[in-house]
Amino acid sequence: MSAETPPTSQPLVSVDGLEKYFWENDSVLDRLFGDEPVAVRAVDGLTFDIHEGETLGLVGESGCGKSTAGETLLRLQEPTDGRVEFDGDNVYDLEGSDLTEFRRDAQVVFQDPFSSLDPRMTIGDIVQQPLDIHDVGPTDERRQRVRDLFERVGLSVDQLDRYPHEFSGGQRQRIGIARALALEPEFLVLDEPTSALDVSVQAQVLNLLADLQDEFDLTYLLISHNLSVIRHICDRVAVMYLGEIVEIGPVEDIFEAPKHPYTEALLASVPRASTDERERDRQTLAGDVPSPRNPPSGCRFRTRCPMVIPPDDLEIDQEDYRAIMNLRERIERRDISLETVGGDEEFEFTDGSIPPADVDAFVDALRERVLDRELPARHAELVDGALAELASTDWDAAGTQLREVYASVCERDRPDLGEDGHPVACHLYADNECETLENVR
Ligand SMILES: Nc1ncnc2c1ncn2[C@@H]1O[C@H](COP(=O)(O)OP(=O)(O)OP(=O)(O)O)[C@@H](O)[C@H]1O
Repeated sequence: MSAETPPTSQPLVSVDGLEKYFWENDSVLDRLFGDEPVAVRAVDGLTFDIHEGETLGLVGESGCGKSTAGETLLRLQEPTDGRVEFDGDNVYDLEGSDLTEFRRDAQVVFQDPFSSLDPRMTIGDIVQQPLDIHDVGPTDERRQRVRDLFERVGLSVDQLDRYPHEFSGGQRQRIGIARALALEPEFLVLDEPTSALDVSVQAQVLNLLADLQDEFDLTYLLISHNLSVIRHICDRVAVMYLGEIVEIGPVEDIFEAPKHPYTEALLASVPRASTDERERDRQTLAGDVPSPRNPPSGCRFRTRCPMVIPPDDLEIDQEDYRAIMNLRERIERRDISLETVGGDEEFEFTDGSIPPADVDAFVDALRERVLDRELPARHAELVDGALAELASTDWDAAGTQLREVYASVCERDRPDLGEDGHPVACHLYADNECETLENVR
C-alpha cells in the first residue's frame, strides 16, 4: 500500500497537542486522608496527521501510551487537553447525528479477538450488531451485508451460526475485522491486531488488512510494539516514548536512517538474520520505561539514553558521564543507604555526621559501593568531593556539586519535535547538529 499512497493527500485525522492523564489518589477517601492526586501522563502532547489512504504506525515499548492515544483519538476516552480533527471537524465537539456519523466512520480492531467478541453471540450476530445498533437498512439487507463481509475477509458463510470459541485466533481476528468494516468506515485504529496470533498467521492477517485498505480506501493507525509488523504495512511511523512522539517519518527513513537514540535502540534490539548485522556493535535498551507518574525532566529518554549531551566545556567519555549521572540521580532521590557503607557499622553517624578523621575512608568505601568504574582523575576528584558531603548527610550539597559541573541540556530542556519531513525530538539535532553528534558518538 505504501507505493500507492499519494504523499500530498489531505489529512483525514489531525491530532494537535493531545493529552490524556489518568488521576490516581483522587477519591473522596484519598482527599480525606490528605493524599494528593497524582497524574499518570499516559499521553502528553501528541501532534501528527494521518493522510487519507495511508497507514501510520505508532510504535514503542509497552506502557508508553499507544493504546491510550488510539482510544482517545477515537473518543473512547475523553482527552485531558488537545484537539483531534476528523475530516475537518473537532471530534470532541461532535454531538447528536454528527457524533453518530463519526462513530460509524472511525472503528477499532483490538489485539485479542477472543476477549473483544461476546462469547454468547453467534459470529453472524456479532458482525451484524453494528448494523442493528445504527439501524442500517432492512433486515435482509443487513444479512446480505454480513455474508458479503464474511466472504471478503475469508470466512465461510456456512459458519455464521457458530460461536467465537469454535474458531482459531486468526479466524477470530477476521471476525473482528468484518465487524469493524460493517458500517463502511473510512478510518480504522488497529491496536496490536496480530500480536495475539501465531507468526504464521500474522502475515495472512496483515496482507488481508492491506488488501482491504486498497479495496475500501481505508486509512489506518496501526499500533504495535513489533517493528516487523510496522515495516510490513506502514507508510509512515511515529515512535512514541513515555507519552510523547520522539520521531516521525516515512517508514524507509525510520528503518534505514533512524535519528533518535531511542529509535536506534529499538531497531537494534530486533534480532536480524544476516551475519553482518548480528555481529555489529549493538546498543540495546537498558532498564525499564520510567513511570508516567513522574517522568524525567527535559528529554524523557535521557535516563536510558546512550548519547546524553555533556556540557560544552566538559571532556568526558559517555560511559563515565552516564555513571556520574546515575550517581547524581541516586543522590537526588536519596537512594543510598549511608549507614551501611563499609558494612559492620564501620562508620558511625552522630547527629548526621561521621568523625572528620573517617571521611576519607568513608568516601573510598562509598565510591566502591556506588560506582562500578574508575573515573579519570579530574572527574574522580569532583565525584569524591560530592561523596564527602554525604559524610555529613548533606544530600543537597552533594547533588548541587555534581549538577553544577555535569548538568546536561537533555535534563534541562524538553526537546521539540521539529516540522520537517522526518522530525525528531532530540537535542542532538538542535542547532550545531553535526558537531554535537560527532562528540557523543
Ligand atoms: N485507566 C487507567 N488508569 C491509570 N493508568 C492507566 C490507565 N490506562 C492506562 N494507564 C497507564 O498509562 C500508561 C500508558 O498505557 P497504554 O496501555 O496506553 O500503553 P501502551 O503503549 O498501549 O502499552 P501496552 O502495549 O502494554 O498496552 C501506562 O503506564 C498505564 O499503566
